[in-house]
Amino acid sequence: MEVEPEQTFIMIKPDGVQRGLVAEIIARFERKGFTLRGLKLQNVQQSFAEKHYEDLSSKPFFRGLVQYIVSGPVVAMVWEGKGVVSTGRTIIGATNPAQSAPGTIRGDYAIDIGRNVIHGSDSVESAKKEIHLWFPEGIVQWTSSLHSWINEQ
Ligand SMILES: Nc1ncnc2c1ncn2[C@@H]1O[C@H](COP(=O)(O)OP(=O)(O)OP(=O)(O)O)[C@@H](O)[C@H]1O
Repeated sequence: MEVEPEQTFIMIKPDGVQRGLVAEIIARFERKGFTLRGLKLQNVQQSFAEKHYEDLSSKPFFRGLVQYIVSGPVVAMVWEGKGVVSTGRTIIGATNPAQSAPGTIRGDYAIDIGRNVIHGSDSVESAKKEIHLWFPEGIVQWTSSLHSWINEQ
């Protein structure tokens, strides 16, 4: 039986877009060898931001987080590849940029937890939920011709 390829939902938050980090962030995922399956720039409605972050609704920073996410356009993406959820989180770095290692996106480009540039799904299950929420129209079906140069099988 063929195993479904793993996918993750990555969002460049409004500060990442405003600061011109879109190309840099995409490049890091591309060069690692992951495959881009969905990409769009969009403004987010308050109710949609609340839905995306519903698990955090009881947190004291929830209001501020929602305001931050609706404050400008975000880039929503789906990336695919072996272990992409966990490796994606490693590429992104720890939630608080003060603790993110240099070489990670947050370690290199952020200082404040409330302006940490990027979101990545924290499990395969939440990735499925987030991809369904952000890409109800579906994602792009294609196979990269580099696949066998990056993956042993
Ligand atoms: N103490 C805090 N103060 C302000 N904002 C916070 C705080 N903790 C978390 N956040 C914001 O909420 C987001 C979601 O928090 P969560 O704990 O799910 O971290 P995460 O999974 O690393 O982040 P993300 O879901 O954005 O990838 C964080 O990325 C950050 O933008």
